Amino acid sequence: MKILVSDPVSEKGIAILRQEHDVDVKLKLPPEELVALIPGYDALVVRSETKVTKAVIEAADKLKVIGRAGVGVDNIDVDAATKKGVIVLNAPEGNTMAATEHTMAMMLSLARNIPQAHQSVKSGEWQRGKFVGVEMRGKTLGVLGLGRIGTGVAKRALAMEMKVLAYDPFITADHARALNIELVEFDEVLAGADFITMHLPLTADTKGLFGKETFKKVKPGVRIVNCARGGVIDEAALAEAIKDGIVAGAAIDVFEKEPIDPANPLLAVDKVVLTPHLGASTAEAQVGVAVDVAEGILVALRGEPVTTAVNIAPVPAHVMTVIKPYLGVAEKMGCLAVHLADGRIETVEVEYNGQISEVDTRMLTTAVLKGLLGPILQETVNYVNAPGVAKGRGIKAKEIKSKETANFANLLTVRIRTDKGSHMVAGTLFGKEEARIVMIDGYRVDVDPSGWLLIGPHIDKPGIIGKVGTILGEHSINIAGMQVGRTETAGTSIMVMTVEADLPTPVMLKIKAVDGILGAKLVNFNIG
Ligand SMILES: NC(=O)C1=CN([C@@H]2O[C@H](COP(=O)(O)OP(=O)(O)OC[C@H]3O[C@@H](n4cnc5c(N)ncnc54)[C@H](O)[C@@H]3O)[C@@H](O)[C@H]2O)C=CC1
Ligand SMILES: O=C(O)C(=O)COP(=O)(O)O
Repeated sequence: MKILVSDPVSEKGIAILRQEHDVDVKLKLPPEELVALIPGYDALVVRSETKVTKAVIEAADKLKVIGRAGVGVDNIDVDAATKKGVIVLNAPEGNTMAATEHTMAMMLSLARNIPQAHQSVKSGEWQRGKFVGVEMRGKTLGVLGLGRIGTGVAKRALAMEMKVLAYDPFITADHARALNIELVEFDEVLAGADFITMHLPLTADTKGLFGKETFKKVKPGVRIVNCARGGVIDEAALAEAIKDGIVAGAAIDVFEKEPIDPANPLLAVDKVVLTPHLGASTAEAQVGVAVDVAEGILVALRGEPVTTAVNIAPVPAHVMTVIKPYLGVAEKMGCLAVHLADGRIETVEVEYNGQISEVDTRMLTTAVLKGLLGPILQETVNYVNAPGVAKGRGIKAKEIKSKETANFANLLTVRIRTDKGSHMVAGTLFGKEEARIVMIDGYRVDVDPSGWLLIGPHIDKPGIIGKVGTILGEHSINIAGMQVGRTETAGTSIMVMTVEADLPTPVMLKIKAVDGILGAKLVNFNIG
């Protein structure tokens, strides 16, 4: 497969990609050139410079995965990627320390006017009185966003004998308490902090979080550090607040427009320390993110579940160990169920029995939906977009869970309701990985879901199976396996035949016309 790398990424990561695929490195591509090139690629690797817009994603007919060698994915239209079934994954941990240390460097530079003093000495001056700074010890640091980097910064601030307040509505008070940090409301950070540092993603909620009105609530003389994303602070409002003396200074690594706009108002104020988005720029971080993203891309291109995908519900490693063996059978059950359906599917219910019911099974339910929607839609349906595609088609998916199980250690049952009736399929694993369908529409069976399966419910009387066999023989179609399933109540049975080729429509029509056959379905399990 072909991979395009469009931002500077460490050779160590590229070498990993080259072990399995062809890699082209093309940097600084104009937007229209990226749109023109992308149809030829299966994967795209970026940092923050390439803008992966809707236009790029819509043109990307073969694209399966976008890998971000870093954290922030605000330069990628993740919604467009999700709709198209393109996995977006990042490398969330490789540059945490780099960004944490850069934040500390920026904070100290700001407190002690280091860049300005450096420039002054370089220009031949010796002005000791002009650059008197402030101490960090004893000051209050407000951390906005107590994630990986925010936590790293908070720990270092505590070591410098600062008091730390943090605002992050998505973490628990326990997490903060364990760190000796007080979790407070946004306005309390504003009112109490001598230094404020941002460590939030740029989202619809955080865009412009720090605007004109916010500066009215800060402690006068506050110093502001932003090594997260430019859009979180309104740059004009910040420049104004510095000029008005409300803010004593700011250290900024990230900007609304990058490379920085020459008209950026921050360039016109003195009390600022600016770096060109250097937070992740250490030798160690660049190797770390490149290796992590390359490994993620290889997993994605193999069609295996990715743990660092940002547009699939994250699955912790211990849960993945339990559910991964069942992903294949779940998908095949979805595929079988949709072939049984006659009408418009309204609901899909997946029941989990046994120990598997004790873990988060959403990814398995997604696998069922993927198997169910794949055969009926033109568009790519995968782990990324299957829940959204189902919802968009008005299909309600639901899970039922019970630890109780009769005959199998773990049993999955898919029930679908259409506007014309209901169908069910139950499946499990024999041993560690042998997929088995053990029930179809109430008939007990023991079927390996692979290849082509001919399913024929019929009246339980002699001669019917023989007639179907004869039709297949007449068309030189080999039967690789066959069994008859029965229900508790006699009267009807189901024949399930594994055939070695696709059955043309005339053959299917002949089979359906056999006296006593109650409908015949052909399921193709050769799903990608
Ligand atoms: N300057 C640079 O080169 C780098 C910048 N970054 C940026 O730093 C930021 C933080 O990165 P990480 O700590 O790795 O991410 P993270 O995901 O570990 O932490 C982000 C935190 O922000 C919190 N958050 C989200 N929305 C919020 C809201 N509306 N209000 C308050 N808190 C909110 C989350 O709960 C989470 O705890 C990201 O924007 C990332 O892009 C990351 C690496 C390098
Ligand atoms: O990882 C992040 O979010 C960063 O901001 C780093 O950006 P970069 O990879 O250096 O362009």
